Amino acid sequence: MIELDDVLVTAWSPDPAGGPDRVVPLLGPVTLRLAERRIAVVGANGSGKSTLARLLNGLVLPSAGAVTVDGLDTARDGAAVRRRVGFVFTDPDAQIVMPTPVEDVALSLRRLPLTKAARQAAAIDALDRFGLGDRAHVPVQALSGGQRQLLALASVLATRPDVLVCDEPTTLLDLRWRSRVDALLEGLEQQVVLVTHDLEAAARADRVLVVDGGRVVADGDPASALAAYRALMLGVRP
Ligand SMILES: Nc1ncnc2c1ncn2[C@@H]1O[C@H](COP(=O)(O)OP(=O)(O)OP(=O)(O)O)[C@@H](O)[C@H]1O
Repeated sequence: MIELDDVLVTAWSPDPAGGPDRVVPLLGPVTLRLAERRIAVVGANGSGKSTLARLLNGLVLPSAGAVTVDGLDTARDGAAVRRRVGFVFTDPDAQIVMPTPVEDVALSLRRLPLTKAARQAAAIDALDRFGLGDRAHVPVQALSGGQRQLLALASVLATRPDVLVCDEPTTLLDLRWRSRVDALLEGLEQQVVLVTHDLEAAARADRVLVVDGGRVVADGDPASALAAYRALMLGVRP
């Protein structure tokens, strides 16, 4: 289970008045136990959703407090945490590093004790599962945006993480690909933490966190949390 205990995140920021850099708060204090299988995180632009998501696998470290995954501290045991918690970015190009899909997935599998041939076969299997089997050897640039997002997911899931954190994974996709990626995420066995502006997707979660001004301001079942979010954004009474 992922736990956040009294977490604060701060950053250094230039002083617009030209003075020395200042410490600015980005998030917190936040205390959470994330046990549900499907958790959605919603909030305004710049509210702190990505900062919260990145805390979960140690991409961002707490300035105070602690984040643990099954008891492993993200600050002390970062590599072990990242083996348990996979992260999918909005822009798949931020995480695809190899020239072809099969090489990209095979790279993710490099830590598994497999021969080169077995790794290649496992990579092809992973691509097949995501409907990309026939694209395995084409240049990554020749894939559509939706196919690249599926490749990014395939590469992360090939490492068999226990938890998948996705930061707006469908924002760049058209309706067809968005539905496809949504369906795929919904069908996963893993726990999924989904940062999204898609309130229909959030409504299908078991639990919704609403982030505003660096705080979790609502947290509960989708109906009540999304009503609170709409009230916050649109001034509509929940
Ligand atoms: N390293 C940093 N240094 C300074 N400010 C930062 C840093 N990282 C994030 N911020 C600021 O913290 C705030 C929260 O950023 P974050 O990316 O978490 O928001 P978000 O809710 O994910 O936004 P969006 O929906 O637009 O992606 C923003 O104002 C952002 O500019």
